[in-house]
Amino acid sequence: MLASKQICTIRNCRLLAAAGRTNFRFLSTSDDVAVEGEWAGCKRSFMAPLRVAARGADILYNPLYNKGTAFKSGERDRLGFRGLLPSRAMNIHSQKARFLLALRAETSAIKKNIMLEDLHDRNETLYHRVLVDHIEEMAPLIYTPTVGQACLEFGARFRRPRGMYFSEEDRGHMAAMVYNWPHKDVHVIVVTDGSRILGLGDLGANGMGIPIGKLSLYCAAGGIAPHRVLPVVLDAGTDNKELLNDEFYMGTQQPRLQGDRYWNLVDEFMQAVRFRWPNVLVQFEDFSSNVAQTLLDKYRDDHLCFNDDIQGTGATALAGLLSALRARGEKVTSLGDQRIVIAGAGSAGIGIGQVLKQAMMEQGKSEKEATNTFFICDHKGLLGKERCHELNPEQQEFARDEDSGLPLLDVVKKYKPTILLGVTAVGGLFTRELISEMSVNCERPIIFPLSNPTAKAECTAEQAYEWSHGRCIFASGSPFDAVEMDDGRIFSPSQCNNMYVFPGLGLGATVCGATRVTDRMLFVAAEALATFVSEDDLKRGRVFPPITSIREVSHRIAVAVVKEALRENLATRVREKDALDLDSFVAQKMYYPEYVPLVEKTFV
Ligand SMILES: NC(=O)C1=CN([C@@H]2O[C@H](COP(=O)(O)OP(=O)(O)OC[C@H]3O[C@@H](n4cnc5c(N)ncnc54)[C@H](O)[C@@H]3O)[C@@H](O)[C@H]2O)C=CC1
Ligand SMILES: CC(=O)C(=O)O
Ligand SMILES: [Mg+2]
Repeated sequence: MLASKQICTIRNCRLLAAAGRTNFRFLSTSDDVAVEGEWAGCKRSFMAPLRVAARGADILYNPLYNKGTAFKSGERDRLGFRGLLPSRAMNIHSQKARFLLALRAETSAIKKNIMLEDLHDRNETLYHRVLVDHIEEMAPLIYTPTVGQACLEFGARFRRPRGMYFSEEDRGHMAAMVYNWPHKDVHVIVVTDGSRILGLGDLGANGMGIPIGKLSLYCAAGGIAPHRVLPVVLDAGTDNKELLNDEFYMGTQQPRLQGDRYWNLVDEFMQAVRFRWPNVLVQFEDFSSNVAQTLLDKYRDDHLCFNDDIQGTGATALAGLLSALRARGEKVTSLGDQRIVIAGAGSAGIGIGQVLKQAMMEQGKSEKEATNTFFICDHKGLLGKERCHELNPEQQEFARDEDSGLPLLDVVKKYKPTILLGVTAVGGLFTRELISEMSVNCERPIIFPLSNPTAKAECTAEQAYEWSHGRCIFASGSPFDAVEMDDGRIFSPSQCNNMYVFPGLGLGATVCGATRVTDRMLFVAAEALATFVSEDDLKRGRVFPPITSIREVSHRIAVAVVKEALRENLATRVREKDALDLDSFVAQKMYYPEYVPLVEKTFV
């Protein structure tokens, strides 16, 4: 680790900046202002240009190339748009300051989201720079909770298209359609069918906001370059009556496809993207639980893909629980000795159960012992053997011998859990009585209401701390502000959201050319995330690292994933010399939003 504000070389700066570190200064400063502790403010003597197949005004209207007022004089001449911009050239710092001033003057979160999306559409470099430098402030605006509202209003405020839509009308054309996407080297696709957007239900094609938000985090938090990501909606119709009757709804206005018609749509899409981009990582997102597991099982063995709600959420919850055990002064290997109640038996609840169970078995528990730790409830109460006829195979694995259908509160009273997780999308489900009961039975109950967006959280941070008399260890799916107790104690709640895992997982899997995403990759990702939590974080009641360190977290997760891919012989793009220093290998591949000189392609 470098000492504070150490002066270092271009190479080291690039590595450190890519990993999100800021405690260094660039070696040479020339004519630009060198901002201490900040790489991108430093002008380098050499900067590789970007060759662009565009010229003149076309560059200004291409958000990947556009630098707005930051184009320098020579570049304006070289690329043929002198006179199309005001005279004075600014730099990315002044542009960012101007944008932040306007953004912070706005009070409505959804309007801020619109301002950010407008910037995204105009100038991707500046947009991602704003996210990287101010991730704590921006994540809630481009991701949960505001992205929920953005999806609800997606149709009403549609301005410019972003991403691709595939519907039944496109059957037979998809392999050709993918060539309409203007970027040839796509590394990550986030795809949804809009059937379960956060805890908001079926939003059909309006769910596009989710892949867009997730992919913004891939770029800003995971260091994937913006031209390498593709948001997708599989428009299979919608069963949302309001949308079916909404004259302005832009998706296919028919009930959701079922059976073969649905699976044929999915299959043609998967074949099409694999045809053009054989190595692309496909992240399945917000598919309703009746299809999510089948979808994953269908493709996971022969394509690089994962389901974020099942696997990403499971790994994130595992990391949070390992840290929570540390906060309690218990060994992380005591996971299998806990009694865990999961409220919600959909893809998130069962996904968490599966990942935790695997972790317990890694720690030495038998499958039976690990399974016995869980009490999973759905809206009809405890999953039990008597209900097996109505449970899917993954839920059946967690069905208990007794007390089938026992209500959640009675489960807590009877089995005295030490951990309570909420993934029901039922806001307020964790009542005062439930949380008090948790606190009677356990000195430091772990309470994670994970449903999104904020209104769907099973309880608020304030409620959890108040009702447990400040004894609970808390983390939530959407962010909550710090809570000050009557006795003056201040708790800063953590966010337990799969955003801590998917950017690093995707980065690791794509840079090493992994052929599959395995369960062990998820496990090592969770371990890497958990080890990032410092003693200081734990003292403040935090079980996840601060969101400001997300790039470093992603870097560390990616390194762990690459190591695991190598161990499992699944990495196809790591040379022997790269394997000697995986930290640098990954860091060098991480995109960092800064302006680079543009050169017209035909001249090179
Ligand atoms: N924090 C995070 O990173 C993540 C959070 N989530 C959130 O988890 C929630 C659930 O997602 P899915 O599992 O896909 O949804 P889902 O709709 O498939 O599952 C919801 C489950 O909750 C159960 N449920 C409903 N009412 C209940 C009640 N009163 N008591 C007990 N159980 C009840 C349902 O029976 C069902 O099993 C969503 O709000 C989503 O935003 C999902 C993925 C990641
Ligand atoms: C965070 C997330 O993936 C969800 O709420 O669905
Ligand atoms: Mg999701």
